[in-house]
Amino acid sequence: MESFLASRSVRSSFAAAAAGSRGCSPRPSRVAILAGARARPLRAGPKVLAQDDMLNATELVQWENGKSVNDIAASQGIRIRRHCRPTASLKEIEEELGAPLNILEKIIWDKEIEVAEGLAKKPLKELIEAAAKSPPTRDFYGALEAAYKRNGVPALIAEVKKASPSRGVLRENFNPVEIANAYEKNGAACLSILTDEKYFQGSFENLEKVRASGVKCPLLCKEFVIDKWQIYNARSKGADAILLIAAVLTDLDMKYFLRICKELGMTALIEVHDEKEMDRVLKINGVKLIGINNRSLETFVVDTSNTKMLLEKHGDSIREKGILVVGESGLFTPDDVAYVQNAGVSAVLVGESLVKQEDPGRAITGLFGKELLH
Ligand SMILES: O=C(O)c1ccccc1NCC(=O)[C@H](O)[C@H](O)COP(=O)(O)O
Repeated sequence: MESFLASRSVRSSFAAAAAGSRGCSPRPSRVAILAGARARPLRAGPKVLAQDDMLNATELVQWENGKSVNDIAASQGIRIRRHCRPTASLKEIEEELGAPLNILEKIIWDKEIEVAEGLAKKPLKELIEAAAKSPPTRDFYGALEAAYKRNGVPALIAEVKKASPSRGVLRENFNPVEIANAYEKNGAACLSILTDEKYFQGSFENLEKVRASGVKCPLLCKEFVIDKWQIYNARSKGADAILLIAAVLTDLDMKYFLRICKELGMTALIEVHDEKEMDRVLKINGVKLIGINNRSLETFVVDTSNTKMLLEKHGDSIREKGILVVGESGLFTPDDVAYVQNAGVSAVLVGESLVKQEDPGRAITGLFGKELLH
């Protein structure tokens, strides 16, 4: 039985998407996929999926009513716009939408072109097959939960990060495999590998190399996901988890991508920055891991009290749902870690303060004020 996600209708929608500029008007292909999915039981691998947990009638109606991608996103409070014109020049895109409003929008506009190019080189079908042949995923969520219990401090997701748009190059002498091994030896529960090349000087090659190096920690593919092609790509290169950013993705896309992650055995780390995003994400079934980013991806302002504020408001409902929270960005000292732990996080995602040290592995002890056990 052909999996739903590998079905011909899904593949042809991608061929259509890759074929050319369609603006951001409603995408009949996606409507067709969803409408088709309603009409018959969905199959993902051996399981028959319930129709209603895949789809939301209101959202289907929105597509059918002729709203554009950007209209739908804006109606959910998403400020990042999509150009949906992967073959157009930047000049043509800017004639239509004006200049990107902030760095995140710029990253996403570039990502749309990058994904279309990737898709043209490696069709979805190939990646689905490659992902199916990859070694099984490691339990990202389980590793965080176990490390938190073991150490009594937030589990560490240590980030392999060479550069960033806000800080420029963080480490000149950058060997991703050495850094990953040092992190693991010094008690990191999981690793985050930046794969964006243009803005972070990361790569999928780094992800593959770290996976192949014998590192046992589960790996997060730190990408700007806008398309399911990227999730299959990440899995085929050894990722166990992937980042989904609520500031970029509509509710329907988050649900759809979560579904794909589930089918692939991957964990989705859903990132929020503000209250509106937290509200949206808490309404989505199946969310197990939420990252609260202390850095605004639009302005770069870092403020750890963001984690505290969001958890004061939403902590009860998060605990009721058994969701694990990751405090992300701007953590430099044991006091910073204690502050977000007291706010209610069970894990932290840390890049700069580790990777900038001469010995990024030993920097872990400095960050937590004690050694972490494996
Ligand atoms: O780090 C940035 O400058 C950045 C800019 C735009 C979008 C995303 C960005 N960073 C991604 C992250 O969330 C961080 O890499 C991660 O949380 C670790 O942060 P830090 O410990 O402050 O390096």
